[in-house]
Amino acid sequence: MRQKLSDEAKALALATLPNWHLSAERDAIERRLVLKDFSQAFAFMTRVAIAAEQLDHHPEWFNVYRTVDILLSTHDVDGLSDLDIALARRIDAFAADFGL
Ligand SMILES: C[C@H](O)[C@H](O)[C@H]1CNC2=NC(N)=NC(=O)C2=N1
Repeated sequence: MRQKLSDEAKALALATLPNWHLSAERDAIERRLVLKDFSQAFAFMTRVAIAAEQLDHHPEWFNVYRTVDILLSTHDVDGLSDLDIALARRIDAFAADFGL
């Protein structure tokens, strides 16, 4: 069972994830990515999906054309855990590969 991040751990992690912000509604972090077109957006999502399977940790996301909105939270603890931070870092690395 994962542990919820403390407020201090959350602040420290977020300081190193400038593209992510806390959700206004939930104990979760969010990032919006705008890719070049739908094909790039779907290719990006495929890479995230493979990483999510490897981590056994999955995003909540919404895609319209070339925009991908991602929300990360750990359902098992109803809040943020280190797995969300790990997945956010993987997502940022993929985003960099796509020029974001
Ligand atoms: C059994 C399996 O490990 C769990 O259901 C995993 C799958 N992916 C998950 N993803 C997310 N975001 N939160 C979880 O608590 C979670 N739990």
